[in-house]
Amino acid sequence: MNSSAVAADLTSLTGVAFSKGHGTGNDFILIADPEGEQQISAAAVAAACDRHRGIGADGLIRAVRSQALPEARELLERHPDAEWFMDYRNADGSISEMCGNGVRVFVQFLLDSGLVALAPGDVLGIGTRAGIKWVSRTDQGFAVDLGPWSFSHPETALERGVDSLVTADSLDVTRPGLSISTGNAHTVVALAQRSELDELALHRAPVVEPVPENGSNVEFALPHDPLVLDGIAEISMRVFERGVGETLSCGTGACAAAAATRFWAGAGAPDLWRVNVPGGVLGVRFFTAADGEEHVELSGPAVIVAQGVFG
Ligand SMILES: N[C@@H](CCC[C@H](N)C(=O)O)C(=O)O
Repeated sequence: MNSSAVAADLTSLTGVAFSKGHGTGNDFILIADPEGEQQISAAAVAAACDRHRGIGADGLIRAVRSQALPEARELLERHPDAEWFMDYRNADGSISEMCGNGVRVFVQFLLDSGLVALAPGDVLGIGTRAGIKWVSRTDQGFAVDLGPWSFSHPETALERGVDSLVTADSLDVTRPGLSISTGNAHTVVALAQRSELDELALHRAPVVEPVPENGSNVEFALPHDPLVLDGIAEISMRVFERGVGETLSCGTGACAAAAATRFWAGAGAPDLWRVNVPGGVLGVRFFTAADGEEHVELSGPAVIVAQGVFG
């Protein structure tokens, strides 16, 4: 995008108040729009997220009351508790269903703005395009029940353990990948050595074949050796996010990487996982929820660093 186009698209946000926050280095611009009055174009999102000519961020999140958003009506009928909806956009302006780091930062933003209250031990339901997400406080920040995770191609995954091929610039051979949904699309590749993770070149999107219909976030996961220590399994991960590029962290991606590695590890792999990302550490927990399904929970910090007004 050239600088005059960025300036023009930013003008559409003039006077709009924002906060800037991050979760393990995955950073977001947050805007409160309770009555759903803001029309924020994809170009305006991209201009705001531009790291040289805008505020700079991996994504933009608009906080809208679910009842003010036609696309949230069905969710609100099923979950009248979901007062607030997280309208998430990637840095290129594209829409995503979910953002695991984003939902924690979103809740911190709602709390700081006095729009919600969340006492220790309570849960807050947040509407997203991937359904309601239940958020609670932890010592380190927040835990989010992302709901059930699933294989994108269950038959192939169960039969072959993988379902796709992934090529990144720095990998000398194409590697098998496993496609997993944690509300949004992920393809996880297992690496064998620390040097492969460190030397990954993620300046360009890895190629996934067959090409996922709506694109995919791609996670490269290195299981630690030993994988399990004191009942907690540990992996390190880097990610190329759909609609963004390489980011310092991806919450839904951390859950997908843990789910894939746990599946590959076989019976007896633990439910508790520690996922190291370039921007910090995330916790992942698998548990059987009241609906009888296996859910995945993401935990980690959420920090608001600045407030301002687009000028
Ligand atoms: N960083 C997020 C995921 C954001 C959306 C993703 N790029 C997509 O297009 O699905 C996370 O923390 O989960």
